[in-house]
Amino acid sequence: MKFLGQKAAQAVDVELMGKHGYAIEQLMELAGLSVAESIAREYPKGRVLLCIGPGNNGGDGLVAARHLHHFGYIPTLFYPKQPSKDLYKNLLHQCASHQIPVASDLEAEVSKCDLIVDALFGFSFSGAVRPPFDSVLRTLGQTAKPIVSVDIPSGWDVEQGDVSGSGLKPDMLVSLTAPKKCAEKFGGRFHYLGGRFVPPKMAKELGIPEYTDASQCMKLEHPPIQQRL
Ligand SMILES: NC(=O)C1=CN([C@@H]2O[C@H](COP(=O)(O)OP(=O)(O)OC[C@H]3O[C@@H](n4cnc5c(N)ncnc54)[C@H](O)[C@@H]3O)[C@@H](O)[C@H]2O)[C@H](O)CC1
Ligand SMILES: [K+]
Repeated sequence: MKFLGQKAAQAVDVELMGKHGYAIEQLMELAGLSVAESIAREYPKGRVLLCIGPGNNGGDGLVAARHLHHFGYIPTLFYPKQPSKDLYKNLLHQCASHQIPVASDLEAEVSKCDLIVDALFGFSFSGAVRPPFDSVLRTLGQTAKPIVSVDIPSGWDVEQGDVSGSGLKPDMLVSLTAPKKCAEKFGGRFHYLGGRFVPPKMAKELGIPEYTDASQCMKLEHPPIQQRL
């Protein structure tokens, strides 16, 4: 399987929505569903705090929150910068319809939850983390609660990993479509692949393994990092 660089990951997205005719809402729905399903495979039902960022990675998190609710978890959102685009407003509205609350005190929520979902930044992240997300990442970097990162551990360089020393050490990574290069540095317990929407020719080119069941996600072979370096 290829581990994608930042440009390659963005090109895959463009190809799915151009040549292959997908709408972003479809991709996001399947991406978020695969995140929720990956979580349901590994963690018992409980309180899940979803930290939502300003782009499509955040959109995946909003979708995952709704599916987690349907799977019997108790989701809460932390969403410090809410964009005005209809795509995100609609997803947030759907969460509200499912009585999923939006919290304002991050530290209080971190102490109450059983699991944290990091849906802050994905493959378009670059540069130093800007406020208010710098303090959000500091809090997430210090907690002992397990963290599930959506596509990229937030604050990590998409290709190099945690070069800025964000300190985020996710317990689970759900790579969407295909892992990005930073996933080589992932040292947590569970690595899943989600986003089951890639047409066969493209899947073959990307070296994506075949799904063997009707699930939206697959667990990837993940030897401990000491054995890989
Ligand atoms: N094909 C797929 O696999 C799909 C993946 N999806 C998800 O989409 C993200 C990528 O989404 P995108 O909107 O391009 O960007 P991000 O969410 O990564 O972030 C953009 C957002 O973040 C801000 N930002 C960037 N750098 C910084 C910084 N240093 N400090 C603060 N803020 C920053 C930027 O301004 C934007 O607002 C991918 O990873 C998947 O999770 C799709 O959902 C479906 C298809
Ligand atoms: K993320």
